Amino acid sequence: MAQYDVICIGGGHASWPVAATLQKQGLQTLLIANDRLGGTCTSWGCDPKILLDAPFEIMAEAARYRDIGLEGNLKLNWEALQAYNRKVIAPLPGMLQNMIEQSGAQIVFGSARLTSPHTVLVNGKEHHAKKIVIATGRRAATLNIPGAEYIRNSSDFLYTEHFPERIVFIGAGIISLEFASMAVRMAREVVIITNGNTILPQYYDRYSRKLLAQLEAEGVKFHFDQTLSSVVKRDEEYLVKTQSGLEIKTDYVLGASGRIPNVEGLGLEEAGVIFSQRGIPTDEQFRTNVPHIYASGDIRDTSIPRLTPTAFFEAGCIVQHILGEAMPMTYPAVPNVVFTIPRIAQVGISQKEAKNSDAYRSVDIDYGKQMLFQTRNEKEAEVAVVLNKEGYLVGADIYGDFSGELINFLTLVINLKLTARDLRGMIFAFPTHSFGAVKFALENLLRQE
Ligand SMILES: Cc1cc2nc3c(=O)[nH]c(=O)nc-3n(C[C@H](O)[C@H](O)[C@H](O)COP(=O)(O)OP(=O)(O)OC[C@H]3O[C@@H](n4cnc5c(N)ncnc54)[C@H](O)[C@@H]3O)c2cc1C
Ligand SMILES: NC(=O)c1ccc[n+]([C@@H]2O[C@H](COP(=O)([O-])OP(=O)(O)OC[C@H]3O[C@@H](n4cnc5c(N)ncnc54)[C@H](O)[C@@H]3O)[C@@H](O)[C@H]2O)c1
Repeated sequence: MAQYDVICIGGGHASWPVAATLQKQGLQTLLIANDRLGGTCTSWGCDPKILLDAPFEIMAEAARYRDIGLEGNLKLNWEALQAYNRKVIAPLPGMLQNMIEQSGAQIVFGSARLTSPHTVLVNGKEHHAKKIVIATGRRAATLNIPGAEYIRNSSDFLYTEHFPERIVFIGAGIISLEFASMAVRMAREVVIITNGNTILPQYYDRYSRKLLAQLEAEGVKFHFDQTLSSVVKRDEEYLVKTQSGLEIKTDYVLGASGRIPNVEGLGLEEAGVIFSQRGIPTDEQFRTNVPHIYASGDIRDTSIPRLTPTAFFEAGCIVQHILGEAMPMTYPAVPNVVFTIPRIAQVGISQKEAKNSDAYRSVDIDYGKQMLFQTRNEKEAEVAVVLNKEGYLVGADIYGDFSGELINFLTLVINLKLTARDLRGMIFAFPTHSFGAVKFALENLLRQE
């Protein structure tokens, strides 16, 4: 039986950095992946999503200059965009494979199963390891209703050859809303059906409401508090039915009703690893209840956002722990962005928490209207900041196109505990969002000395 110091199960960003880094440090590592290297992010998530989103964002931006300089309408050729998507994304797993192999780590493609606390079976061969990292990620939840086989998931959508004329999204969460922001600029009819009574409840309610109003104004139809009962195929179209009697004809049904952990068939019972349908719980060192078995990334049962940067962070912590180095006991502030058009971003203490506690002060900064020349005419752009009693920034929310970049800057201000004096001592490029929207305002709000 082959012997390893560490076996990492899963080819995503919560896993491969552990195998590659530890191998470079002189340990013998094996990476087992049953799909493309880079996992969900590289082939089925962030990367193709943001590639496809870019021209839609440009279209939305261009529309803001209609009647004030720009003439004519931009038209998107989805087939050409898809060809570009495949061309750019397809080589990425191979590039990653070369990089991992250069570290000296072994890679085996196949589905891994633990047969004991120290052994992993793949392709009929057993391998022994002193330590094991489980990073098998999540997959789209499926609905148990008649016609569920007609419901496509996010991976299908990201590579769909021809954009449907009519599309129904099941769920009003991050995935549905990001894709609906594209769909409303392509399809004739975009409908969102959800069992909830709102969109994005985990974000600042003011911004969720603004986004809802924006999408409705663009033509997206929302149906709240609906329980799906069936999807029926009739010739070339589908009939989506709910328990309350709603019936919608469509060309494409996309299910995005949450993501569930890949815990089945992994042999967790044989290895004695505790898990549930929420995932695998760990301690602060990312160890499961079996101390030499770690869990990393989306597979974890945690309240920390399940994102690519948190997957990388956790992989880095596991490396440090295995090498016996000091590792952070807590997460830094975790920024996250919903890539709708416009974006919504959040980091640190939420507005809900801030508004319900005397420990915080929150301030809305309506910078879009004041800085039209800097925000490319985006009147709706806003920032809301949360300050603690000492005057340090501890949270922020952003609504607007540039949220992704601005939230990173605000995360830096939070993590480094910057004061007004720190910001005044720095020169920022101008005219920019970070200067006009944030530096300027924060200099008056942050702790002064
Ligand atoms: C549509 C979409 C868009 C997203 N957009 C963003 C975004 O903009 N920003 C962001 O930060 N995050 C985004 N995410 C989330 C991000 O992709 C995940 O948080 C990240 O990929 C988690 O990494 P991971 O390694 O834990 O899991 P994964 O990337 O899912 O990797 C796990 C891998 O393990 C494999 N596996 C499962 N079981 C086994 C087994 N038994 N043996 C071997 N291999 C196995 C799986 O096939 C998979 O390849 C998005 C996700 C989706 C679905
Ligand atoms: N920008 C990003 O960072 C990003 C982007 C996409 C995906 N992701 C990852 O994917 C996850 C989001 O996935 P998601 O959008 O599928 O889940 P979600 O939890 O964000 O939303 C699920 C939605 O489906 C609804 N729903 C649940 N069951 C339903 C049912 N039976 N019928 C109708 N509606 C139902 C919920 O009310 C909710 O509106 C994130 O947590 C993250 O891990 C991140």
